Amino acid sequence: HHWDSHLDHHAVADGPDRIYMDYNATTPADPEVIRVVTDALMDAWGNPSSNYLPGLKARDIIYHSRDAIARMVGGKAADIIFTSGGTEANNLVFHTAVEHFKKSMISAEGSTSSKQTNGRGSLPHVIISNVEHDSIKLTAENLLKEGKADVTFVPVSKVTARVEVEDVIAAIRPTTCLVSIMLANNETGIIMPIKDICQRVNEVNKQRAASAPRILLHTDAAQAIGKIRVDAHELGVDYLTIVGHKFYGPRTGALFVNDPGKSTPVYPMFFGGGQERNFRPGTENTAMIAGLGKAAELVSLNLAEYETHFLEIRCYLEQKLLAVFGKDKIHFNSHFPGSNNLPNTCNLSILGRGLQGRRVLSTCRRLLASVGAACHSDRGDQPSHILLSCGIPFDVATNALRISVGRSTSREDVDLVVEDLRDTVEQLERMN
Ligand SMILES: Cc1ncc(COP(=O)(O)O)c(C=O)c1O
Ligand SMILES: O=C(O)CC[SeH]
Repeated sequence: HHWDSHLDHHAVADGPDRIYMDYNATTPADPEVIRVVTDALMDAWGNPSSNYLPGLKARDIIYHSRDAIARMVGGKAADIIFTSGGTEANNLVFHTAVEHFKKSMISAEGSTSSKQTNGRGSLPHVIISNVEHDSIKLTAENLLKEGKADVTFVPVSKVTARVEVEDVIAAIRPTTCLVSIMLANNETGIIMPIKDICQRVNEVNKQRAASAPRILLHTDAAQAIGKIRVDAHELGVDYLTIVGHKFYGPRTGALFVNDPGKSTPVYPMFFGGGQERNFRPGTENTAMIAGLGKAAELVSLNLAEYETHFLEIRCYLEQKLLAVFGKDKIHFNSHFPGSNNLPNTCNLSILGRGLQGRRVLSTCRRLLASVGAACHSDRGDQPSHILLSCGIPFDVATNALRISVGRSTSREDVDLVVEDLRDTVEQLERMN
């Protein structure tokens, strides 16, 4: 009932006039993805563990999908572990890091205890940024609250909106076992210096005492894949999160692990029938895995074209906004000197009283976008903590709009959306 009542209040007319520009929230499945998902549901419904044709057909699809996903992120097929999505993949990394710390302490001390803390009472220490997605932020906060880990939330620079390498290195302690920094932020589109961070942390690993745990390196690449080139080995990460519904794939995901169970530890969160080499058991979701593999193939084939299109459309959007509103009326919240952005993301504020982001969007007749992360859409007019963390002033952050363009977004769409924003602002300012 709650859901119905929710729809009553917030039902958004979703007519043909609406123009979707919230692709960082989610993307529609590519038609080719839908085709392979449907085909797999129809023809490859067998249990992949079964040794007869229906099972073998499913196993074959999973094999090829794993290979395509690995190639998309520069790894080997064995490096890919399928999960239900990005949230599970991120949680698996944190669970593994805590277990890795405990095992490291036991072997270092030769003690038999498997306590949460070693003889010296130390807890595993993890380092994340202060602009991570909730599936990282709340996972870390929960470990902290339950006394299972210490956490350092490294603040992004208010000059660059990026996590600075020196700040990550300065946060390292003898008990640090995980550094997890997102590759690109979902609201600002700012790209983080993951390659530099990994290089420096691995230098620390080389100099570490044998008694200290190796610092594991993870990046949540959810928002970067399908928009910029992502190569796990070039970045130097041990783990990399893959989220299908951000690159026109299905609502499923995977975790890249560099040589799982050998070079890089993986400790399962749950136990079952042995699937995914016991790293993530459960009868495989063959159809969704097929779709994820097809989406990965399309990224590997077309990324340069996608990226060029995104950049052209986003730049046109920014030019059009400036032309219509003027530079004194618009603040671009993703423009930071020296920082690189995702090509498809434009976070902006239309300055002025009564132009709160949510109020503007709920008045727009065409634009479908967001003020920030979709999973924060119930936060009223509270400005995004991510924008405030980047040093965006409160009143400017309150008026933020996150517009993220997609593969099918056209210049005509931009013209219509900017006209919609102009009419909306005029209407709201007449009401002031
Ligand atoms: C940066 C980031 N990380 C993780 C996720 C979580 O992925 P999922 O929704 O598949 O759990 C998302 C999107 O929802 C995201 O934008
Ligand atoms: O940024 C988004 O909208 C997806 C994560 Se909730």
